[in-house]
Amino acid sequence: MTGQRDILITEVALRDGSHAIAHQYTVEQVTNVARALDEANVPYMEVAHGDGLSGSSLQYGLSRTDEMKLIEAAVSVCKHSKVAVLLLPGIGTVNELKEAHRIGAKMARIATHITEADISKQHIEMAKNLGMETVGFLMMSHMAPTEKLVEQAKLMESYGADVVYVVDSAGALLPHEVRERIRALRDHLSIDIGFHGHNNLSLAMANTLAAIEEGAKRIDGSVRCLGAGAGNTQTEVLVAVCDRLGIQTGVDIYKMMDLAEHIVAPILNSPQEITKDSLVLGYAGVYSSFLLHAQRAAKKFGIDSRDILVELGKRKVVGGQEDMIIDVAAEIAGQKAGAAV
Ligand SMILES: CC[C@H](O)CC(=O)C(=O)O
Ligand SMILES: [Mn+2]
Repeated sequence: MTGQRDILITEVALRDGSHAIAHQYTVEQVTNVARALDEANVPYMEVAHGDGLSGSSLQYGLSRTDEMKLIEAAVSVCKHSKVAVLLLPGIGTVNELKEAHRIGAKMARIATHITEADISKQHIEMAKNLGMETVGFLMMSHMAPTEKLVEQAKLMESYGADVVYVVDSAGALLPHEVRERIRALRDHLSIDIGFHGHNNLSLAMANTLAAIEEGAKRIDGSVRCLGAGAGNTQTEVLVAVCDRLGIQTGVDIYKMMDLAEHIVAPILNSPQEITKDSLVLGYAGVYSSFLLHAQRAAKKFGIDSRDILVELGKRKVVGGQEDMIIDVAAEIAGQKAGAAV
């Protein structure tokens, strides 16, 4: 299947989905998913540790398999699709970017907190020098007003990014907020705009459609919702909905459905759904990738994971501050013990 595409989908299950399975991807799983995505004619797929290149650590979670081996595996079976990598400056460095490029990654997505685009300069410039398609990825976009988003996106554009994404990391944005943000970026930038949603408030599809209506051309999805928290906009559903709306994705719907059903569903420990904890992520505006960390801390300290997440939301904790999850859990447990005396 070829031809015109109105939007370009990036499938993120092999990176964002890594959070949901505690970074336990095997080469065999990645090979099977990547091959099926390629056969379904998905233009881009992202492969890396959930926290991006070099994310494997005690702080973020150790990978079962070296991510470079996973990237190589995906590249080896892609005839048409391009493999993308995510890099958070400070977690990954230009060295990992160069290595990912050397083994065949074609797109670099450089991710920063919504107010910290300035730390992406070196990495965006390096990716462009390597000849990679380059995306600026502004995470936790709900935490800043639209004017700030525009300012930060313009910085990424000035560094050479080909695309800038509004990233709803917490799944906290409402459709009118997505609409306002995408429209402002369209009005102020000359490059393509993208949207990456999470389904914690069951709004990923509505938000994605709002983004597309406002002119976003790059859209992320995760097959079977295999992403952090309640997952992302479900790719196979997005393909079907776009088809009904007359929006060309170029992706084969049946092949995506078969991939979801027969290859991705068996990878999941339990089906991706909106649980009380993932709902609180969206409600309190907390990083979707904090879900499993907060659940583990709740178990360790014998407290309700929702209390941890709500407190993290109040403190406006951001990606990279995973150690705060333990601090907050210990504090809550201490307060409870004190109150019980
Ligand atoms: C920690 C990186 C994060 O998972 C990137 C992303 O997908 C998001 O912010 O939603
Ligand atoms: Mn995400």
